[in-house]
Amino acid sequence: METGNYIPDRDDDIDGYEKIDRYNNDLIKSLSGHYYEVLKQIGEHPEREGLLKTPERVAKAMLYLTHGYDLNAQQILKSAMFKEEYSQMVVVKDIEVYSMCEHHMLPFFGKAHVAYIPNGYVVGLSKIPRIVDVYGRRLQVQERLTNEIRDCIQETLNPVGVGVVIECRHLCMSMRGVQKQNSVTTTSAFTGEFLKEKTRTEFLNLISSKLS
Ligand SMILES: Nc1nc2c(ncn2[C@@H]2O[C@H](COP(=O)(O)OP(=O)(O)OP(=O)(O)O)[C@@H](O)[C@H]2O)c(=O)[nH]1
Ligand SMILES: [Zn+2]
Repeated sequence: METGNYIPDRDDDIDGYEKIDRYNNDLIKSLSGHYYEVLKQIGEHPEREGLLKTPERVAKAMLYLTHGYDLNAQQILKSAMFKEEYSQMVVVKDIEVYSMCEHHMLPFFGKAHVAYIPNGYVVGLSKIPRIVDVYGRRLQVQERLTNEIRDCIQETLNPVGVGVVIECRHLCMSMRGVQKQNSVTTTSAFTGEFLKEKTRTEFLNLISSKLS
């Protein structure tokens, strides 16, 4: 369902964009109704003053947190590809990741490090964090998020290779369930030159990351 091209910067931005399917008033109203029921069923009183606008706020927030479904990552990359004879590794590191696990719909968050070796074309640097968001702002597992970013860059830009490393903390593992507050999950995905140890080591050295 990758249709739209509007990228809201904040969930407030939803106001005034009724023309975009995802943020239409009917959908916000319908979702709000469901969240009203959720509030009741968890033992709250949705009519108390502090909660009066909560169902609508949550509905808008949830639409924002999943707006990646409306975006087309390949289109975003294609919109800023430039012919350039640069053939060394390009690394964009420490890109903030915010996503939600598809099992509990709880956040996972951390950093992504993305690299590629151009093959005649480079891509506008900002587009790399943008595609991290396109796939991150959906219900995800960290492994699929990692692979989707890799595949999108490989298929669109056709570089000599792509490397993606993501490190995240999962709230479903810290505030509930196994309750491990300090565990960090690292995933990686590579293509082409990055499958060779020398290139992968160069990439891993360049990011030498520390999520504190
Ligand atoms: N592989 C993977 N697993 C994830 C991710 N996010 C959450 N999970 C896991 O998904 C699993 C779901 O397991 P279930 O046993 O069905 O769910 P649960 O009973 O709530 O599991 P606990 O979290 O262990 O209480 C858990 O082990 C989560 O830690 C992710 O991005 N990747
Ligand atoms: Zn989870």
